[in-house]
Amino acid sequence: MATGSIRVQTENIFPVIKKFLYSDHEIFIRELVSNAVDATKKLKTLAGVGEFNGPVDDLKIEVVLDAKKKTISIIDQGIGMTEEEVDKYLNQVAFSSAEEFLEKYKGQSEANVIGHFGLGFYSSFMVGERVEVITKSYKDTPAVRWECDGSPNYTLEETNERVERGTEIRMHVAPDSEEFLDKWRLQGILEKFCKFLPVPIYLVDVNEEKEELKDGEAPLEIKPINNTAPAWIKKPSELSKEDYENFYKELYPMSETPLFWIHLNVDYPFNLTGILYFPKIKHSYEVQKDKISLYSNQVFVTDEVKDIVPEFLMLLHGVIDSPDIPLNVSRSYLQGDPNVKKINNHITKKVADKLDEIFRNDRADFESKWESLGLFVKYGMMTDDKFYDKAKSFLLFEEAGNKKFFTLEEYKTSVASLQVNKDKKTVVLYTSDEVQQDAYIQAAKAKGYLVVKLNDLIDTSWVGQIEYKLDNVQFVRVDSDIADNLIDKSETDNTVLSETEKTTLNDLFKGMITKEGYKVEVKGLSPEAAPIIATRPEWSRRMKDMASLGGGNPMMSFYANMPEEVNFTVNGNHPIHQQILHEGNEAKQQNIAKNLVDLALLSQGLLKGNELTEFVKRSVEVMGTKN
Ligand SMILES: Nc1ncnc2c1ncn2[C@@H]1O[C@H](COP(=O)(O)OP(=O)(O)OP(=O)(O)O)[C@@H](O)[C@H]1O
Repeated sequence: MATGSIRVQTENIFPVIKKFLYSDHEIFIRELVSNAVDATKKLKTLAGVGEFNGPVDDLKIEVVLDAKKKTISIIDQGIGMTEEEVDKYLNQVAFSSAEEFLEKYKGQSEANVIGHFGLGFYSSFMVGERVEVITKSYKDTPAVRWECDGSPNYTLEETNERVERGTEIRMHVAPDSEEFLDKWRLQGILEKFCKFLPVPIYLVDVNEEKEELKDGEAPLEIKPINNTAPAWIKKPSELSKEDYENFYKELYPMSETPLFWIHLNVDYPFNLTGILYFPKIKHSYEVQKDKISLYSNQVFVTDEVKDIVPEFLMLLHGVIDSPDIPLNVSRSYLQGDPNVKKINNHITKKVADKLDEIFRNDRADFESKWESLGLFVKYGMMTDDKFYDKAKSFLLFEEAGNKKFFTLEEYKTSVASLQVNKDKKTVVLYTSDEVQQDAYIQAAKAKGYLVVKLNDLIDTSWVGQIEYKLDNVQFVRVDSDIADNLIDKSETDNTVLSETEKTTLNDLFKGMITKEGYKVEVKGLSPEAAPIIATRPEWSRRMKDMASLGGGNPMMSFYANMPEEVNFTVNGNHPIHQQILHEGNEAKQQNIAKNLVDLALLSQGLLKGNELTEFVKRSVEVMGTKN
């Protein structure tokens, strides 16, 4: 038997490993099972080139739990190691890389490191107070047993404990790691990290009681915990629509069928595969981020893909697999990594191209998905200039009250004669709430205007940003002014009222519209238009909307505290004003006028509480008063 001492330069490595990675001990499974997979793959490669002649088709990995003996073993049927190899790889190579790793991260905060590295074989000491390696090489040499109890001393000897080729890593679990002796906990970790590894992995609980089989009953088939051939590693041509949808279900069992997907497959200048799914979303507040998982050669690495995937695509779901993303480095390094930047750009381009392709090849399908897609597209346009450039051509506007869609160019063409203002800008009229703003939509439609829906939470900020980026387009909400003024402030005022009548009406309404921010103006509109129209000027309303989205910006809280601005346009041409002017009963005159003001507020959704109660009471009175 050989005994020896692992070369220790600075300090005893094992307590450091334990302490350093305190919160993330579970990754020992990832490290050890990955090693077992590598050893299995190596054997297959050797078989491929004729250096190994045995069968390699049914190789498996077992994770064996013995809670009574307090051991967890990872057993593979891979290439195994000879005595010299154990000495070389475990005593020297593995140790020095673990040591190098610790040197590198000494003094850094744990958060920077955890989950982004590979500590390799020595991560077994995160849970094991004693670790045994029993291994037999494919080279037909005797099996050997290496053992180390966490001190720098180890033993290495021949053994007859193993007759078959392969390696067992047996951890004698330390008292503070006994949580891993729980079968469900262990299964959970295996499913998290190893769910898509390419070699079948079985979890075996040696203490589990076998159910007695009744006569003729077949034993339950034991299934591996992993899917060895996940969809993303296959060629798109081999996969059907069902295959993609089933894989999505495998990833997110509770989710609805996705809208569509993008299969990524890049081998130059970096390696990247994956499938990104567009989920069905109705409202932006339903969106869940952090649904993309990052893998490296089918090993799960993290759900935090913030630096790898562009911000707006964090709304997508799916899997990205790249051995080229440096996993062994800290977060801040990742942000500056040129490969990461390239991957980020590539994903953006792929997504934009795919959207463009569906838009061009199947516009009806694209339109039917716009409700969910619109959110990605708009978010992308706001946050990513490259995406913005491409998205301009497939951005859609849906007409209010009509399932008809327009691209920006199409909108411009169809409103060319009517909705261009004096600065030659196309005025995009929009509604944020079709029901609430119905009267205004109807008024705009009556003038031949095309009103589109911009009713998502994101639209409030999107409108402002896009208007700034796009030349020659101005967005105006349909209730921001009377229909006559929506496109241009035309100052024509053909009212049937005499100057005195105008002044009388003006004074009457000013007397009752006294709130700060409220303004009154008597004008001549069409006799069919409402007697008084309340509008909320675009700019101040937008500021208030933005402020209500929060953000803590002092300028925004300034706007939030500003009084609500409402303009009341009294339509001098409406016949009811003649009735008001000639009403001899002053109380009745006041009541009718007040009701008209309240009706205007009501159509803006601004009549609430006590004022609304008063309005209802007064209306009954007005109706009941005998002439
Ligand atoms: N199950 C195994 N079967 C055969 N050889 C193994 C096994 N586990 C580890 N080894 C050998 O020990 C070496 C060191 O392992 P270790 O996990 O520390 O590093 P690595 O796998 O090379 O790199 P990393 O884990 O950081 O990706 C491996 O390169 C391999 O040669």
